[in-house]
Amino acid sequence: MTAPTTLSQDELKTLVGQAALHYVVPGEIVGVGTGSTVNKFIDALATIKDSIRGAVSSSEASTARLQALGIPVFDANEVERLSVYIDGADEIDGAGYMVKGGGAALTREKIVAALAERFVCIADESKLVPALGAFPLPVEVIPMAAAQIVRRFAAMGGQATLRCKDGQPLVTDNGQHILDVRGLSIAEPLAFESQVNQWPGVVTVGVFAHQKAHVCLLGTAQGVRTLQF
Ligand SMILES: O=C[C@H](O)[C@H](O)[C@H](O)COP(=O)(O)O
Repeated sequence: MTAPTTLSQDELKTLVGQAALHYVVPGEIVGVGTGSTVNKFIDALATIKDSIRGAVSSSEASTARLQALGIPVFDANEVERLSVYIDGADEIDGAGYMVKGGGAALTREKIVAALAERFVCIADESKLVPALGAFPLPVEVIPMAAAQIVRRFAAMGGQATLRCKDGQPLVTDNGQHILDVRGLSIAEPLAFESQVNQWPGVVTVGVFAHQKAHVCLLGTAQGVRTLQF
């Protein structure tokens, strides 16, 4: 597929959202992520909704959009496996490791991704990076543990701040808080994810290494580039 060089970031998102339909298995339930790129995918999915059973959603926001478009949404507990999970990313590297959670949906995203045989990441080309770490790393935390987790990140050179919305700590779909951590170098994503996951009070760290992408549909000025990992 070719695209003129004048496509905006929004148009690139539309392009990859539509390209992701190719990975949806007819007659099945599809795993659906969260974010502005996924919103394009959901809109595209609505055009083939009669050929699928429905979706498992990773956020209240995606659930609302899916349902508004007439796509049935199943609880994750009703599903044993999914062929495919389609989601965006804040960063993705050349191995398919990602940073996610810019939209605060990282925990449910990881849960739904873990049900899927294949993770298809959809992103515009600004998300492809040589190494993870430039985007502030989202970490969902239990509020009473926030200060000690901030100190643990400081000890490894990171500056963690509490994400706020309208002057108040942002509350996730799970009733928890988000820390955004700047200044980290995530040279070994698998080891980093395992390490931070063990800290008491961490609900989910936004490094997706154990649930990495298998495919990335990257929107570029030249069209959709497919990366396989
Ligand atoms: O919590 C949000 C998710 O991880 C999103 O998939 C990620 O932030 C990318 O979102 P967008 O497509 O809006 O850039």
